[in-house]
Amino acid sequence: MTATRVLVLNSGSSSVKYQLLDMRDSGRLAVGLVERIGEENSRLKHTPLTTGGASRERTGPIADHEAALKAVAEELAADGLGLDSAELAAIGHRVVHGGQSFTEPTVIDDTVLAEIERLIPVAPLHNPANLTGIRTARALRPDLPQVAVFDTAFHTTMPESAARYAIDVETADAYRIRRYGFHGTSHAYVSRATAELLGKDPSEVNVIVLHLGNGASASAVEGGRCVDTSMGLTPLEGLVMGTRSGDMDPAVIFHLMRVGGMSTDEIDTLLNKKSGLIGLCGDNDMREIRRRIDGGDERAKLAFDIYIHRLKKYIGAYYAVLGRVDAVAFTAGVGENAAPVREAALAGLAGLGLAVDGDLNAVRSDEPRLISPAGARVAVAVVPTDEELEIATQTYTLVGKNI
Ligand SMILES: Nc1ncnc2c1ncn2[C@@H]1O[C@H](COP(=O)(O)OP(=O)(O)O)[C@@H](O)[C@H]1O
Ligand SMILES: CC(=O)OP(=O)(O)O
Ligand SMILES: [Mg+2]
Repeated sequence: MTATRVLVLNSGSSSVKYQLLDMRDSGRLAVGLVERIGEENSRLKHTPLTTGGASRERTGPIADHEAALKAVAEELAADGLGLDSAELAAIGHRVVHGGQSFTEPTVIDDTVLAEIERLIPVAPLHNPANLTGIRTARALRPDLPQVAVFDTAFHTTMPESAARYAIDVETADAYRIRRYGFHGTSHAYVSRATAELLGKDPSEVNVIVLHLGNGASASAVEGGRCVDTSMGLTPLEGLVMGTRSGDMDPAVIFHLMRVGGMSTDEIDTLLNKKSGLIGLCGDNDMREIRRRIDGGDERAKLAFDIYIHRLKKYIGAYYAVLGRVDAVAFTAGVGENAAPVREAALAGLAGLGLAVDGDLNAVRSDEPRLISPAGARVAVAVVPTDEELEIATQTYTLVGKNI
């Protein structure tokens, strides 16, 4: 029997998303999510798709990513889809920071693990979770190829003019300080899917991709290659996010140290976990923020306006970077679901050929779709991302090559 299945693990700072796929037709056999890992009210939601079975939920504390993964393995086994299956060809892992070492999907060995570990200081919220996922999966199936697919890989085509910070070159090189960019698997998938939606080859189109999830980033994709993206050395730079500040004057940090007496760790926590939408208004979920705005809440309105202002600046910047834009694509939790965000981000940009049709924008769907008015100069699209499918495809292709 040929092994044709791939398990994909997308380990976030406090969650694990997973999918088991059969790569003969890229069909999903099971999907699931563990959230609020490390809290009292953790939740695992598992949906087997082979049996048409209903979703199952577990609630109660799940202490860490290792416990989460073991629970996932149990759920899969209960459907006869366990990790011991001979049909499993590989496990694909999302790894957020690959530095400059990894530009392609990579079969994981001890050297690769050590490099992912070395990069923890530049992805403190993500790489530790990714590592635990890999180590736990390896312990469960030591014989199976495990593949890392890096968020940074798609951005390695950025020219030096976009990738370098304007700081002393020797210092930057000594500490490998440069702009790496993240969410690359999503930017790659969505830019390609947008070209497909337009009936064109990716090499023919320039796309601005707006990945707006809890973490958020924009990218400028020219003929299928990334030429700029909003995240930098770490996933802190760029857009306003759920809990991260995005861009600000770096001197804010010196000021907080000198005048506020704050420590490096306190400032790190402030900017990564207590800023962005949650810092501005106390909520990081766009649904709740919209509810509050509808109820007349001024703080929520200001948080929304700051979020949109930053987003609009990046759209303008990447329009200039690309020179010609064929499409703007919205994706991830906020981009796929929040019509008011899409409308506000493009409001007033008719002069750039950018507009949103109110009726089309209001449609809810899991399919890629256009929301620009007929005949618009630039297509505006909503394109659901599928990082898991992209990781599975890259994993299976790589493992197939190595057999
Ligand atoms: N119906 C919706 N309307 C507005 N925002 C939504 C909706 N559904 C999800 N979101 C937003 O999407 C975010 C999560 O996006 P997601 O891409 O899943 O993020 P991540 O992968 O970073 O966990 C939530 O925090 C919430 O703000
Ligand atoms: C890199 C990053 O910000 O990822 P996420 O959106 O999953 O937090
Ligand atoms: Mg995400």
